[in-house]
Amino acid sequence: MRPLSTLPIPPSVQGALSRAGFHTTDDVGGVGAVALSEAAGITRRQALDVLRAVRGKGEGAGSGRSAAVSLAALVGGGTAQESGAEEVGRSAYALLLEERQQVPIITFCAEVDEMLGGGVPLGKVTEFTGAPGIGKTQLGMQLAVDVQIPEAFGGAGGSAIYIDTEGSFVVERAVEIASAVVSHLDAQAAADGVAHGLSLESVLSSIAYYRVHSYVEQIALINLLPGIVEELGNVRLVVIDSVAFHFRHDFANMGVRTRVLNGMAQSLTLLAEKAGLAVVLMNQVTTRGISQGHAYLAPALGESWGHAATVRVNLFWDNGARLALLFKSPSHSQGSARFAVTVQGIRSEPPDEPPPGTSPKRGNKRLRASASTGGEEAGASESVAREEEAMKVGAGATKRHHPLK
Ligand SMILES: Nc1ncnc2c1ncn2[C@@H]1O[C@H](COP(=O)(O)OP(=O)(O)OP(=O)(O)O)[C@@H](O)[C@H]1O
Repeated sequence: MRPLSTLPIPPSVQGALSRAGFHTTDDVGGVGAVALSEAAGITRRQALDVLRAVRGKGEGAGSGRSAAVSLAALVGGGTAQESGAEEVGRSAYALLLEERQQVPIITFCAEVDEMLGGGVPLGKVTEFTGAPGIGKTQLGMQLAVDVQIPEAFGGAGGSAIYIDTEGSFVVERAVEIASAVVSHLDAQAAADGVAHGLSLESVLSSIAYYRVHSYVEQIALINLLPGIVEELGNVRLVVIDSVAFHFRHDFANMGVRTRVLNGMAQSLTLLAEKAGLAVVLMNQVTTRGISQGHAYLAPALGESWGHAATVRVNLFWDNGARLALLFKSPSHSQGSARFAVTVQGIRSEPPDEPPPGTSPKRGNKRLRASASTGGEEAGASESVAREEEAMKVGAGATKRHHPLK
């Protein structure tokens, strides 16, 4: 038996548990996530995290309960644990409830968030591809900060793991981005009369940074991630910037490379699902050819890698502005959104000043559903053409109140 206060449980959740009469690991033993969530007035996700922390650290050897407890068992309470079942089926309704409780990670660009259905989704692998300098690292750092925005302020209230394969993470830049978010929350907290509890130091402390120098190190780290995530507690985001770097330069045998990449993709998908966190992969683009004056670009790592991420977004330049194009999503239609990289970090692109009597040219656009059923690389190769189509379609700007504004 251990006091809950000795486990890696956020203070706000500790408070809620204490008020509901849960003080030790024994108090929550045998309680399912649903019951705990209702009894303590915390979210289902927070209840799952508490149970994971309790089962990972608090159970003595004599308890007779296996240290490995499946997500399904945690959701269901004691029965599945007693039977030792690792996987049980869940209803679509249970999945729906779980998804609704997963707050996406905002990018701080309202238009990109809207395109993604609120932000970068938890529980899934999302890939951003783009040319050097388009802003992939900026976006990765922004997400690593934004994931920490407390739930009361519309955030995911978690921490981040940042895996840097290229050495492009610059801590001074992270300080700029984090300072801007903390200042934003300060202003909002002052207006709402609610404390947010973040500081520059706490934000930087909640980004676990790993620098990997080879694909061997990268694979080893990814294999260790489930344990690291459990150890750190409350991780809601893993960024790999970039996923391709060592695999493009260090591999001679392409067959072996494909098998290794498939294994890595499976591990990351499983981690995202089981730990309920967002995996964000930054990927480079390669030129696939030139036709009719257009350079056709495709994400690096080949066709089979196209299945690795559930959501894929292409970032590219469009008439001097940055554009994000959603071209693979299981739940949202294709779309595009402009974004900017400012001193403060990722932000909305300021609207054009239209000449008097004309309508603005720039805005968030929804694309027509494409009839193309080609492979992912083909889809990526067509993204430039689809973007041109989007410019023609010009469905007009869609407006949404950003959660942080
Ligand atoms: N402090 C800042 N203020 C404004 N813009 C900035 C600032 N820092 C970086 N940028 C912008 O971000 C760009 C670099 O973006 P980033 O490093 O994210 O590119 P990337 O897509 O990761 O490229 P690569 O593939 O080479 O790593 C710069 O060219 C600049 O336009």
